[in-house]
Amino acid sequence: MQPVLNVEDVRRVEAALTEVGVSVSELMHRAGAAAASEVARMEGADTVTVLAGLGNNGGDGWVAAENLHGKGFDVTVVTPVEPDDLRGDIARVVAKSAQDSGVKVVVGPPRETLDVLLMGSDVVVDAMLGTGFHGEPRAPFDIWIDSVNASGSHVIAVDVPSGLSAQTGLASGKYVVADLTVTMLSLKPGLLSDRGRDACGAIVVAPLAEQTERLVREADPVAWRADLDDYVDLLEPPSNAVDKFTRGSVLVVGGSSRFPGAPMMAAMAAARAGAGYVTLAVPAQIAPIVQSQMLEIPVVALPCEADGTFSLKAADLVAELAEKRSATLVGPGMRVTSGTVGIVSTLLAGKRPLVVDADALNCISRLTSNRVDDFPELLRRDAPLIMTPHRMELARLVGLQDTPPTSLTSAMEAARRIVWSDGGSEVCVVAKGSATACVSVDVAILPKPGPAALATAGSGDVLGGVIAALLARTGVENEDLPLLAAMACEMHGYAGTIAAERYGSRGVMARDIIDALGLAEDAFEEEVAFPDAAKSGREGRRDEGADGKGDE
Ligand SMILES: NC(=O)C1=CN([C@@H]2O[C@H](COP(=O)(O)OP(=O)(O)OC[C@H]3O[C@@H](n4cnc5c(N)ncnc54)[C@H](O)[C@@H]3O)[C@@H](O)[C@H]2O)[C@@H](O)CC1
Ligand SMILES: Nc1ncnc2c1ncn2[C@@H]1O[C@H](COP(=O)(O)OP(=O)(O)O)[C@@H](O)[C@H]1O
Ligand SMILES: [K+]
Repeated sequence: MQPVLNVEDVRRVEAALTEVGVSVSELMHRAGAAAASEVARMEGADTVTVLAGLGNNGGDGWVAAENLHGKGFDVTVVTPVEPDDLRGDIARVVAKSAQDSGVKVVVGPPRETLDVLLMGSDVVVDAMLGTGFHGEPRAPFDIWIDSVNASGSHVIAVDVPSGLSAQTGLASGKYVVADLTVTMLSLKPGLLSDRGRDACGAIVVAPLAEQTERLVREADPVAWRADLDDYVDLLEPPSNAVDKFTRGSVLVVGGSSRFPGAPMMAAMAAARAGAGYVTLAVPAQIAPIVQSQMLEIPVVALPCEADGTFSLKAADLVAELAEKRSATLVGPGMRVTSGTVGIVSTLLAGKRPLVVDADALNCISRLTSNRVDDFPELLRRDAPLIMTPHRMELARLVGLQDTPPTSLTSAMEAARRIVWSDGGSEVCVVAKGSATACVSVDVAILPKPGPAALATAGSGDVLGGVIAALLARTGVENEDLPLLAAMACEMHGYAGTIAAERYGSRGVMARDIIDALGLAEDAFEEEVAFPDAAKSGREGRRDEGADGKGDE
């Protein structure tokens, strides 16, 4: 797993490095060299333009320029001011050194000149704005960013694409869309989430010093990005000595006359994700139509109200069914009523592994008046509890309805309030979004996100079914819940990619993700088991980002 550090913690690592004798100047030289070596690796590259900003990110760019010039590249640096006029001492020194070495320097060019220069470059190095950037890019960088994005040249961003917040992954103005980002010391959350997924392209981490790995660990990473080999221990050895019950039984509880489809999708997803026996419990009013759609999955009709939602009388029956299953998923399509609130609290009090999704999360919000973190006893149990809120559901759980999380880091903070209030390792919150974090009391794991095709109604119901199936099949220890949830997210994402190949990136419906789950799991397992073969053969498929460029 790769550590992900908040930007302020990266600065602490930088300070710690200076304490062990690696100066900021030395770091800048190594950062520039790291960016230059990525340029030099590009086949056929000859003409390079470096766009240098006014701070240390610009300094990295000047170092890269001098380094590439020394290697024989035709290098031009574009800068808003003469090297002599740079205010930062270290940046000024490296800029003057590059200029003295013979690098061409263009100061404050008009837009047309810049456009021509960038279009004629094989590689553009974006060293305008780094982690010191705030707000919206001001002139001239706003115009330079447009020019970079219009150039059609290969773009390598230094540390972070300019205009993107390395912390939040948000961009309040224009931002560079790079093919590759060489980021210093460690991954930062904004590179992996929201706009960061569009902006970064592939990401290379440049550690810059041998002490970095230790110092980054000591800086308490805010999250860990999962690699394929992290999942090895979760894969079950194939065996024919199984029956449908040993392959894990899942109960799905949900549905209402308004939303009969959601629990059906969750149940089918659980079956496609390898659970041997899936049962679906729905309000009696919709049971006949649900059963007519489900060939393989038995449907249990439970007491319901006239409006087609569960009645409170269903709670004990649900608890009895759940006792006999390896795992239960509650929530899809069930609405929030006194009956459904009763069912959810009864299941929470039970002793079996539980996945809580959709309206069951909203039931918890209702039950706790949007302060689940004030009621840790509600979540405290021995068996696993995985909650799968999207950002709005998460906001309702912790009283942020008016200001829901807008970034991966704020979603992780909200999720941590839940898991830390309980304090036990049996609770895992899967904070869903275009980037998802699987958060427990000990760790936050970031699975590789799937394609934007997953952003379709019902996709979350599918993920709920996959998580329940994996929970039922594997019986993992509580400590491994975030990794298990992350694996489910990766399989869901992989299925989304297969579905997008079949139906087009905008044509995918949740049912298509379900149908692709089985093949996605086989392919995923093969990649985990044989990562090298996967790299050469299938890289294109898994690494496809939202814009068709690799996202790591
Ligand atoms: N953290 C580290 O250990 C290292 C950091 N280095 C580099 O240093 C960078 C951070 O350097 P700095 O702190 O000097 O910051 P930056 O170089 O990212 O940005 C600071 C400059 O940008 C300007 N600026 C900020 N917001 C702006 C806006 N909205 N519009 C226009 N201009 C704006 C500031 O006025 C200042 O001149 C990193 O991104 C990285 O590239 C490397 O040199 C070496 C190692
Ligand atoms: N842009 C995106 N890129 C990748 N995955 C996404 C994106 N948008 C949503 N997802 C994923 O799709 C699923 C949507 O879940 P959810 O919001 O609960 O949908 P629904 O309630 O319609 O079922 C989550 O797993 C989420 O992580
Ligand atoms: K940059």
